[in-house]
Amino acid sequence: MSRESRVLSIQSHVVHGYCGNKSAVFPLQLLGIDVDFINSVQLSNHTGYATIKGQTLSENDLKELFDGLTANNLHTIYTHLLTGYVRNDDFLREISKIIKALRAVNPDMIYVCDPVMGDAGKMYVPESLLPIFRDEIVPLCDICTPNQFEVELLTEQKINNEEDAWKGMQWFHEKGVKTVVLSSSDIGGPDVLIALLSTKKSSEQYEKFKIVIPIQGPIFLTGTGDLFAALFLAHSTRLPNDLKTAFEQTIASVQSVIKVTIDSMPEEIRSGKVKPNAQQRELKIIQSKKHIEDPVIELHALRID
Ligand SMILES: Nc1ncnc2c1ncn2[C@@H]1O[C@H](COP(=O)(O)OP(=O)(O)O)[C@@H](O)[C@H]1O
Ligand SMILES: Cc1ncc(COP(=O)(O)O)c(C=O)c1O
Repeated sequence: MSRESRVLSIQSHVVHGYCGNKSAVFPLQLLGIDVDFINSVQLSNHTGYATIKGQTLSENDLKELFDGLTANNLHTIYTHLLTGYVRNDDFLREISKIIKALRAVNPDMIYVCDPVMGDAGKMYVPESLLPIFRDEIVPLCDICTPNQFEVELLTEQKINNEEDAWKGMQWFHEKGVKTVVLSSSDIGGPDVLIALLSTKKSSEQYEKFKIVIPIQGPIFLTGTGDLFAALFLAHSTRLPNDLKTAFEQTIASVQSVIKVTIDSMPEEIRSGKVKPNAQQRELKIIQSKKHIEDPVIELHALRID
């Protein structure tokens, strides 16, 4: 890493709870990476709660903020752009203008995109975002960290097995994405999640890795994907030529945060007797501070030839 990393993160903000910038900024800072962040929305809480109140930043608001940065020549300081949850079409199109403006002053700027659109078969952003991600955003990514559902949405292909998953990831490479990380998939059976990484080394050469992740608790958590994307940005920046280790460290930290979160829940939830409410499912990011730096869980990546 030649120059000091500094990330511009454009994601959601929630007053209560952890997802979007609340899941990303503190972990990046903990790992020594400075983050300037823009909140695409400011919501009371994430969309898994019964009630959500708050505001959505318009594309004009986003442009005004970025114009402020450029007026002070601050747009030249960013080594990375990280984007996540957005809620409107023109805001997403404004992000593509920002990517180009950042690259105009720093051609080596790395764009990490978590194409946040939904999970478990359900979209939680407007469907109109999908073609913009597919045609205008993904082709600009250096690193993309979709979950299984987001790969299926973008490629319009279901993933039923590992072969389908690698095929879906190849779609990203054909769009020009160097590194794709499938943060999780259900292709390994009921007790595990499978995470896959594919990175293009040259026109014909790829490196592919797979991590089998035991599912922790009978619990669906929110904010894990944003945490995953931020941690992968940090570890892949520190280890640009060893993405196997960066992948392992990312998963280990996420799993450690999940372990701390589940361990903090009452026994009746941990045992599956009682379903946790949205607040009980919030990630314990602050309480996991030391495990983000020094994970308690270790999982090894298998190289796939
Ligand atoms: N219950 C769980 N047990 C183990 N790992 C989990 C669990 N929930 C999420 N994760 C991990 O969190 C990471 C991100 O989750 P994922 O669902 O893929 O992202 P998103 O939140 O974007 O849908 C994945 O690597 C996945 O392994
Ligand atoms: C406001 C907000 N931001 C971000 C996310 C993405 O969360 P995850 O990291 O689980 O994909 C969600 C998901 O519900 C959300 O409601």
